[in-house]
Amino acid sequence: MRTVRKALTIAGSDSGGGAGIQADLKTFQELGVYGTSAITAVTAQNTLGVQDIYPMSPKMVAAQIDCIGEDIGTDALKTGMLFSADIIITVAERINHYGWQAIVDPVMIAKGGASLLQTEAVEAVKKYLMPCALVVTPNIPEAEVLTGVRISTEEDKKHAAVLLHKLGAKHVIIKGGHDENSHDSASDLLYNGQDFSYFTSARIPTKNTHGTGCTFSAALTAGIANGESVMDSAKLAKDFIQMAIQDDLNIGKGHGPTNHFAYNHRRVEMKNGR
Ligand SMILES: Nc1ncnc2c1ncn2[C@@H]1O[C@H](COP(=O)(O)OP(=O)(O)OP(=O)(O)O)[C@@H](O)[C@H]1O
Ligand SMILES: Cc1ncc(CO)c(N)n1
Repeated sequence: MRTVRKALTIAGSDSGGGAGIQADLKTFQELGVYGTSAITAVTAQNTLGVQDIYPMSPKMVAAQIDCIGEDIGTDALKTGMLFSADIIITVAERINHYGWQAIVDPVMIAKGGASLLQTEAVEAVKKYLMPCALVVTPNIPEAEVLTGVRISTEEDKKHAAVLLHKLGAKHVIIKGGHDENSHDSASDLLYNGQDFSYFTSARIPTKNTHGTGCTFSAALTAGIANGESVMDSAKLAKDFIQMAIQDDLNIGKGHGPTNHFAYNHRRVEMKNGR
């Protein structure tokens, strides 16, 4: 009999399969982790954008989480699209009940501009969710909303990371996909409450970046589930997303998804000396 590490995603469903629950479960699978899920909202979505959103009741979200907590258990968990303050409060309460720590991806706006978090729910993210975070992984606009800091320099980014740490997150990763100053590289900043580290890669010119943030935080969660440190998991996540963006798929007419197979395909190729 085999034992396997487990990871739970508490997030929205993306019918197009590139972001949300679908991206998370694909990433967990590729990294050898057994994936479970609690769906917070169903989105009718494709590469052209979010067409409609149907949120679950907080009771239904709690029931799904309890199904995992009371039976299967989990070695790590991530949160993605949570949509409303009521859902956030419920999720934080269940996470605390089970004594878990979360990878919090504070999803706010989809690539096409649709809001995946109600404006009045931002305060709930800060108050209830940040203290549950082993790692919080905002992109630059999300870090700005959560801290009130306008990020245009590296110093601003570091200042925002310190403020996010003060809100209760043990580690902060500010992702650099939206960095307007950086044309050649994509650089993510990690702050652990003491030191800053950077994870940097070449910036890939492509429109197919739908779900990069979800995929990154899911790979990070898989690393943590496998018992790796936050530092090693961040490195894994950066490698995973780099390969997934680089080896892109030709899916849909708009912002296509990343390639969740790419990391393992590359590993097989390297093993075969190619
Ligand atoms: N064009 C790119 N080339 C290389 N890496 C990229 C590129 N765009 C984003 N990344 C990397 O992808 C990861 C996710 O970053 P990003 O800032 O895009 O997240 P996000 O905005 O939350 O994504 P989402 O579109 O899912 O909301 C980070 O590791 C970032 O460095
Ligand atoms: C369901 C869902 N979660 C997150 C994102 C952000 O990429 C998205 N577009 N859709």
